[in-house]
Amino acid sequence: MENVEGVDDVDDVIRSNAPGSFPYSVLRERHPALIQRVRDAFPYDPERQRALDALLRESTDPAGVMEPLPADAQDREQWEEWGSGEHVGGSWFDAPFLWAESYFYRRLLDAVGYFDATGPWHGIDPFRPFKQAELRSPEAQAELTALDRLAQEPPETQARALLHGSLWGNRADLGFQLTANATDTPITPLLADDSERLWSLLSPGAGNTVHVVADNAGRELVPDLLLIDHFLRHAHAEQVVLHVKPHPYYVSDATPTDVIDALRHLKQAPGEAGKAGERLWQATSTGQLQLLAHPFSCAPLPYAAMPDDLKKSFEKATLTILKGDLNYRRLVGDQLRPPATPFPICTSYFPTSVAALRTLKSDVIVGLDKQTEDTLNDSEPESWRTKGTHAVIQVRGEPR
Ligand SMILES: O=P(O)(O)OC[C@H]1O[C@](O)(CO)[C@@H](O)[C@@H]1O
Repeated sequence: MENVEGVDDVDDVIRSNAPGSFPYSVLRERHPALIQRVRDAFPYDPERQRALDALLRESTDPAGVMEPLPADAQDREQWEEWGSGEHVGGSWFDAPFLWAESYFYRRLLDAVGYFDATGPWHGIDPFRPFKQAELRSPEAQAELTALDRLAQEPPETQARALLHGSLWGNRADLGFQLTANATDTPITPLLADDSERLWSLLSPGAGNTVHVVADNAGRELVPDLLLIDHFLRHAHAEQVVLHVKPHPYYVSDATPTDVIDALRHLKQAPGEAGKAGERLWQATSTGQLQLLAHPFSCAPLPYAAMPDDLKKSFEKATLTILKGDLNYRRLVGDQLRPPATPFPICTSYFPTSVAALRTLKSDVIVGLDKQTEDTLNDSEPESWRTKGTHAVIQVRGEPR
């Protein structure tokens, strides 16, 4: 794995091999719970059931080894480039956590026949029922209704509320909810807040292009789209490129289908939500809002290893906004660094100004001041990094 220049000379990459650690619990507890939920949601045939049993055994046994993708898998070569030669055949728990977790999702799609072009389950998103339920939940409806009140407020208040809506929408992550009731936990003051810098990079009327690297569908994607609508409406951006996953991933990650579902859902809503939906639909059809589903979005690697074509695409952006925990891990590197390591140093390789909107749901964190870190270590020593009650808005970049 490529290191971020000047920051990490030691191998501090996070792995899952320490019982009791967060990544260990993801492999041992969250993944089996997820397999069970997927099984309960679809009447998979015996072959699929057997494949799920085999994946469950293989990936939860600390002595189990990662089996390869099928010889005819269309992306086998791609995974070889991403490091399968190094990790497949080895322990799930000793591999880098990011690699093992990403490979788990790829293998899960295989087990349910998602890529089997001649099978009945081809292209059926195993997570779709959960994403759909999220989109139609009473909480999601209430968030849409709140837009009618928000529309009465001055644009600055709207901007702040929509930015925070997009940030905290990240708690609506179905993988996270497998072991924590994310929606019941209180929201706390931000641990780092560069939001003024973020707005300073998006001066109205400056012809900005904003890339938004989406995270979850449903209750996170809707507020992301509302923030994008605000950018376009108030000329903070002339164009927005929304990066989504080319196939289902990390349970609830947004795919193009999920974006269309969310747009349709918004468009059909009454009041301000419906108006935003119409504008976004129109923006998509004129190309002002573009979707990009690059294969690297599902890579088990940090963004420091992004391919040239993706880098070129980002280079056109005034600002890239990355949503959520997984994107954060990939942006700053899935490594245990001192939390006071400056965010701009960890992201210096990124080709544009960059912002992370992230609730903390895994061990990685940078860019905190020492006092904040000490306070958290004293007050919530076990959980502040992973329980999703803390969040950051971190930005690197100077206005042009
Ligand atoms: O949806 P998000 O915010 O990217 O969160 C995904 C996070 O959930 C986990 O998969 C654990 O369930 C983390 O390992 C991962 O970083």
